[in-house]
Amino acid sequence: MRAIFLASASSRRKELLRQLIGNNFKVVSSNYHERTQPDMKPFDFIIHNSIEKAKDSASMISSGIVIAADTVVTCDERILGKPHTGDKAREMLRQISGKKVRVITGVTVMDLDAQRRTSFWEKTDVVIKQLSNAEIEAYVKTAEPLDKAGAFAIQGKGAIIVEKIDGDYSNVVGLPLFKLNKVLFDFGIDVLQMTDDIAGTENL
Ligand SMILES: Cc1cn([C@H]2C[C@H](O)[C@@H](COP(=O)(O)OP(=O)(O)OP(=O)(O)O)O2)c(=O)[nH]c1=O
Repeated sequence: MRAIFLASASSRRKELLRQLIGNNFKVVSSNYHERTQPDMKPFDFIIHNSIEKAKDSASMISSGIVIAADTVVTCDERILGKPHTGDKAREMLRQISGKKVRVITGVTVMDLDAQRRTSFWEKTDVVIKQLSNAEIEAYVKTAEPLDKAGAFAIQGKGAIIVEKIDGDYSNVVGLPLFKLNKVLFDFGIDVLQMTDDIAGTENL
């Protein structure tokens, strides 16, 4: 079986990839730090970051397939990354309140043996409810928004501020599984044929 590596420190991405291929991969976190470049178009930006993350992790291994991703939120033509601080999170939440925002994830899959690389992106529109100051304060206090692009986590308490979405849910959490599966298949990985040690399969 081909060795598969996830170039990510994100536990969310790990869980999402696990959903597709069980425990048949290793994490080789990239040390690449994405820089927000306001002049760059969002799609160029996330693709660029996913390529750099993939390359960085690939430099630590010699063989196999590397998967890397980068997620941002766009609102009013602006790129929103991770807020990191409470003040920034408040500012972002005020900005996205009552609006339709777009979550975009760029993904790069790299085959080190065939020396082949593919990048793609996925977008999901998310409608955020109108937020009161009290709600923003209480949500920032949970610390959940700090390391999430756009200052919310749909898979966490942030679910209560998401009115509806249009698109792939897994893309919002950080790894678009529908499109990723197609690319993996193209790279010779059939997720439905992969066996893993997830409990319960022994009775099938
Ligand atoms: C909008 C949204 C983003 N996010 C997360 C996905 C990403 O992990 C994060 C955006 O940061 P990224 O820079 O894409 O990823 P990361 O730093 O967490 O991990 P790595 O670079 O090592 O792969 O925001 C959620 O978890 N839920 C959401 O609803």
